[in-house]
Amino acid sequence: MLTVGFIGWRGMVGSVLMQRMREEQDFSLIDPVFFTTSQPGGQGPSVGKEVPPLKDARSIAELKAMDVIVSCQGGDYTTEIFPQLRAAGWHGHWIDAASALRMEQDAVIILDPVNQPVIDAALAKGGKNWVGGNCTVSLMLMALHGLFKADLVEWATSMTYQAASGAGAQNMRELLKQMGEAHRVAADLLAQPASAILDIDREVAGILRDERFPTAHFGVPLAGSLIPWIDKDLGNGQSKEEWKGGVETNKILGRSADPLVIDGLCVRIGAMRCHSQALTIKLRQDVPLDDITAMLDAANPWAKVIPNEREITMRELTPAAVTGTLMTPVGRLRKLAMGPHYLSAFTVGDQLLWGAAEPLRRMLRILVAQ
Ligand SMILES: NC(=O)C1=CN([C@@H]2O[C@H](COP(=O)(O)OP(=O)(O)OC[C@H]3O[C@@H](n4cnc5c(N)ncnc54)[C@H](OP(=O)(O)O)[C@@H]3O)[C@@H](O)[C@H]2O)C=CC1
Ligand SMILES: N[C@@H](CC(=O)OP(=O)(O)O)C(=O)O
Repeated sequence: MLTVGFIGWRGMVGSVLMQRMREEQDFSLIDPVFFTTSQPGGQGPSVGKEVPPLKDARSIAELKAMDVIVSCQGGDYTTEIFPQLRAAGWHGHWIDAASALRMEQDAVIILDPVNQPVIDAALAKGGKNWVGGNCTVSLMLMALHGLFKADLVEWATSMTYQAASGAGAQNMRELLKQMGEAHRVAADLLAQPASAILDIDREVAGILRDERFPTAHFGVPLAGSLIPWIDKDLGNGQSKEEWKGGVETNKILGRSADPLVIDGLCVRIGAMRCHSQALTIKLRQDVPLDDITAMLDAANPWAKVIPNEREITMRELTPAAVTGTLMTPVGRLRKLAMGPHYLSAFTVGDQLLWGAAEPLRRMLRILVAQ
């Protein structure tokens, strides 16, 4: 059995990973060892078998004893520890949720339903570094897999509606606090059916702009508003999140030498943990909509086409419907007025599942099966 070390297992992504591994009984296939940066000697999570006390996540000697390390601890940890571990002669598999190593030449971005051949080729060459993709990119590829598989995408723009969870657990809490504040200032007026809506609106706008509004984590209001910038400013008008859309998609698909143009705008909205994206896709050929639907539906078990009709779209193609599930539905499919090569699509996916934890869990399974 492989000895597998877990770092970051009690964080947000790590907790979802633990939950999925328990659901799929993955712990019965490995010898798990849990690490911590803060509580060595403490108790690990409940995984259905005895586990040793928590080990120090900065002990290179302890980490070196692992066949596989799965880190959900974050980029700073990876940047500090990974090079030391390799320099100390560790040859195990490193599976990581953080972006730090993603674009390194010897790292594969893992999304096996989409890029199993890329993973297999790297394994055959002795690859050891496996990194989960950016959540927005992984969710887009899961939903539109059928079009990429058929090499029908000439270019695509993705306009995103990204959830608070992508910014971290504290940001999810802050979104709820902001919602609470917005409600609090309007509560008395709301309770009176005869109150004027513009009075309610004035109260809400006032608190959104008030310096006491809780914005320590987002910096600005998200509830009752949105934030049209995610991650760093690259200085060329593009955000780092937008840059990832192009480079990571091509790396995942194994076509960095012949890249597709994927670009767009990334926007944070007040959803909890589902990212949504509206896409405009330029097709290489005028393919009938029925054929496109069939391709998307058949590409993988999680991509499901929602008919482009009002009722079902409102019911099933939303963060509220998808949250906590592994489904990556895609809908709003239609040929745009620009011509028969131009397709619209809208997708929704849970950014903590296929967007973060699930590709890591499945990579571990791939290694177990070797
Ligand atoms: N958030 C997201 O949507 C995504 C995140 N990622 C990447 O995953 C990595 C981890 O992100 P995320 O899970 O959000 O990080 P968290 O901040 O939730 O957790 C990171 C670590 O913080 C420590 N910690 C301190 N206090 C607490 C507490 N009260 N509860 C839980 N943990 C605590 C834990 O380490 P310890 O036990 O050692 O003290 C934990 O492992 C990042 O690199 C991120 O880029 C990737 C994809 C999506
Ligand atoms: N940046 C993403 C979340 C994330 O963690 O992305 P990455 O794994 O590429 O750093 C978001 O804010 O929604």
